[in-house]
Amino acid sequence: MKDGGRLAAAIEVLEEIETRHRPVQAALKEWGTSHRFAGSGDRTVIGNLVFDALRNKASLGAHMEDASARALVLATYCLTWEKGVDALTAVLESDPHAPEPLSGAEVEHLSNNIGPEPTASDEADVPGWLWPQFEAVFGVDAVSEGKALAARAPVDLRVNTLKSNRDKLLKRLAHTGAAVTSRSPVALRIAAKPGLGRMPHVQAEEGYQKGWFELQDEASQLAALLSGAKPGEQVLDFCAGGGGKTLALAAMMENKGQLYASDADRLRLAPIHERLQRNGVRNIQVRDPASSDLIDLQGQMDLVFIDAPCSGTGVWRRRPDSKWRLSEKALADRIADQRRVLENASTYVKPGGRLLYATCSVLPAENQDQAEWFLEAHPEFEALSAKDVWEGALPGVALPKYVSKTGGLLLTPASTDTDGFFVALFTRQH
Ligand SMILES: C[S@@+](CC[C@H](N)C(=O)[O-])C[C@H]1O[C@@H](n2cnc3c(N)ncnc32)[C@H](O)[C@@H]1O
Repeated sequence: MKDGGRLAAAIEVLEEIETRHRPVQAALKEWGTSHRFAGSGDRTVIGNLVFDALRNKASLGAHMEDASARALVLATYCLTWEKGVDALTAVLESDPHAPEPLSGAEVEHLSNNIGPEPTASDEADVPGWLWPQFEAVFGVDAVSEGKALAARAPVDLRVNTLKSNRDKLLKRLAHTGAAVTSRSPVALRIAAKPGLGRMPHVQAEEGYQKGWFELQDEASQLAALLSGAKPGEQVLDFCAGGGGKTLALAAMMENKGQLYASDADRLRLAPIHERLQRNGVRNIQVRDPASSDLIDLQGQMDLVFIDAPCSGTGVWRRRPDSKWRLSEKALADRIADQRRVLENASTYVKPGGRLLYATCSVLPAENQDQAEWFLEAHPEFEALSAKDVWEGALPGVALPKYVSKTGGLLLTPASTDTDGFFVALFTRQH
């Protein structure tokens, strides 16, 4: 396929996503299945166009004064990918499979800034109804934080120290361009590629199959490291899901002590078994909610880790469609879930033990507001100093910029070059 056909395909897929509310990956896969002539290079470019158009939907829509799939895809190619109007015109006019040539108005909009001044939320590519929360948490940096959440994300790997080490993996993955990062001592990063660039398929690597590394954003790795999980401890991963944090906690515990993984949703928990095996984790009990409970663990845990259900605003780089789908009702539901989880999970912490609350959100309503609510409702818990926790877990690494009153830490793409992630730690007094 030439770029003209790829642009037409991206417009078709984006229309499908917008009008039929299809998840991006499903819509792309479906298009690939029904267009078998398209090669993997074509599918990569079409996927990149669709994802970038969604990431920058508000700013491109405002620039074009048109938020149609066609306007967004053409603006992505011409402006975000910096191909320019002449190249786009040539592509549209030379390929019979390309979309219609540019109209005069489109040429005008793509060549100049002729629309009205965009609102700050449009410029930042943040839904307008969430803008007050962005301003509350980021202040004058709200636009740059929003823009960073609209950029492409790197692929981060966590070295599984139960089976390998960073130096060894760095050599084995040299052909992927993987490099060390500045915060997590067990992270490797493959930088995001611009425009048509294609990321390596690291799950096809021998090292992945052998459990030497996992895919995990650096922020998520840091959340596990900040928990201070140690060999010999009793640790409960209360919202274990597919086990991303569980595996990181297990590596920190060096297979010593006891790790329990549970989740309210047994289907989400199901993939954990294969991952635990591949990673060589032996000190684990997976508690399937259908066949067991956690009663015997009440008041017994040195550490309870809550990777709470949340809006996912911190991972918009990876799931840009979720940015525009999030509703006020869904956010309110997640906030209620988080309180239920905090109430329940905290009962398993022993006196002197730790409770870690984390979300992949940047919204204060899900982060510091929840930490404050919890502390108010549970005077038996007290917040640990974020500075002390950070310096204890990551000596010599600069303290992040956003540290809340209640000891919470917020990581963001603009400030720490990671996904957005919030972590707060509490300790039980009695
Ligand atoms: C952010 S995801 C967890 C991701 C996982 N820890 C990982 O690293 O791969 C949040 C999880 O919380 C679970 N959850 C939601 N409500 C819950 C509840 N009331 N009790 C326990 N788990 C719950 C969801 O099923 C979901 O798997």
